[in-house]
Amino acid sequence: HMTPFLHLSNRLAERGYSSTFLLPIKAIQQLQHLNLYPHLITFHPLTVPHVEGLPEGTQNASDIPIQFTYLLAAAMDRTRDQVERVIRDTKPKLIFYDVAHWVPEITKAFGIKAINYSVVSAASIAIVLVPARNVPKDKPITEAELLVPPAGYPSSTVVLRGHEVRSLLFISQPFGEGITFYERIYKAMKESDALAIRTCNETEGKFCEYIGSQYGKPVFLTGPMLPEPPKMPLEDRWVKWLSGFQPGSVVFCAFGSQIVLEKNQFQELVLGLELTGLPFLVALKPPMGAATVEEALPKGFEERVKGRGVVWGGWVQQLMILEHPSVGCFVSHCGFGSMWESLMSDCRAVLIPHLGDQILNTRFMAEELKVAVEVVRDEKAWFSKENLSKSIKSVMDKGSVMCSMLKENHRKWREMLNKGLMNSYVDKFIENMHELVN
Ligand SMILES: O=c1ccn([C@@H]2O[C@H](COP(=O)(O)OP(=O)(O)O[C@H]3OC[C@@H](O)[C@H](O)[C@H]3O)[C@@H](O)[C@H]2O)c(=O)[nH]1
Repeated sequence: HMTPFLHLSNRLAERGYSSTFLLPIKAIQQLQHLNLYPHLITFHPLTVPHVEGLPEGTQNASDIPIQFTYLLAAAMDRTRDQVERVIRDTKPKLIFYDVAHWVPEITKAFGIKAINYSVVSAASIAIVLVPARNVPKDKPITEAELLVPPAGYPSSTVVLRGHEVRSLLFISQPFGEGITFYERIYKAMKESDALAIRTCNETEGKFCEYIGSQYGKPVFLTGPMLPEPPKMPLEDRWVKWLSGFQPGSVVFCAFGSQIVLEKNQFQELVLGLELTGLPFLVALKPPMGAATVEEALPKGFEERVKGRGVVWGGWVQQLMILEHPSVGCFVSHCGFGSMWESLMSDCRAVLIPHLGDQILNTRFMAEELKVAVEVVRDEKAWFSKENLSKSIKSVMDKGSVMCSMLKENHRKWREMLNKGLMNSYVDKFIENMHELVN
């Protein structure tokens, strides 16, 4: 989530605005290279207090399994004094925040405006985190309740079905000390002076309107806040490896910064890629219980795919890989960042979402924009190698109706969401900020 905030700072700095970024030290080290205007964007380190149960030394969500994030939220809340001190010393005109629901309490005292900036899709906020959802304080939300979208929700296709709602049950569980996830976000949005969302009217206009009317707040859109094209070249090892294949023939698979698969699902995934017969590059964290990806691979797999398939357990330069001429298909979890990167790339998209917002992003791509294929899962949320392979083949078979349809729709959207449109979002956003401050 920090990366799009930094992209926004870069866009504002491009137009002469300065900002101070409050982050744990480790995140500063990780993000430093994305700061394109160091004379205007200052990183200010925050010390992450220790919270019982949180692994020693944790600073970022990517340091820990997702089930520990509620403890990291508690640690973040305990940085409130540090944050208040910086606000008092720097007296900014505006503050952007997301889940730190207490920020408006500080800014109100100083007469500063606070903008709640959501970096996930508008649809995923609209379906669960609006007042009409009406999550009771005293009892956990049920699957049956989650299956019904809140009154007035503006889509019948961008919804969760059957077992998928389980991935949202966490909203009525504690997320920090004495506060549930729903209460946290509700308060963060309700107490803000304005809501900002990292999206476009062209794609999610109806969801943004709905959110604005639900909270009775102005909604400013920043556009997707895509990163500037990276200055560093793609690592040599991938340039060499990818150039050994025909244009558009390689399948690339990555699941973002948080997803760790169960070992058997990890094996099914790589077997599905093997089954396609196509060259493939997988960049995933080692699955649960494994220290490396190599030790978790199915028996004989490495020998069988030698020369055409690589499974890599580390970080790769996703954007640049998607741009490589040999890459033709992106198998993704459809995190909001990856969703946009896939939309702006030339690759066919095959989606295997894991978390609630990723499922909604997937529905949006597959059923509203019709630019992607979703891999079928069964009632137990298991996806088979056969289904994965079938989905990949359906988008990679140049003669198929599916492939032509997706390609054509994808081309239309990519052309519409051009650089000029993105810049106009930033200009309009700055106008909105001025109106709010004055
Ligand atoms: O190996 C990799 C993996 C990922 N990446 C980059 O890391 C970013 C991942 O961001 P995503 O939003 O797609 O996915 P994450 O899973 O990390 O995000 C998280 O926040 C956004 C939510 O929509 C997701 O549900 C949540 O998991 C992308 O910009 C991608 O290009 C790499 O550069 N290399």
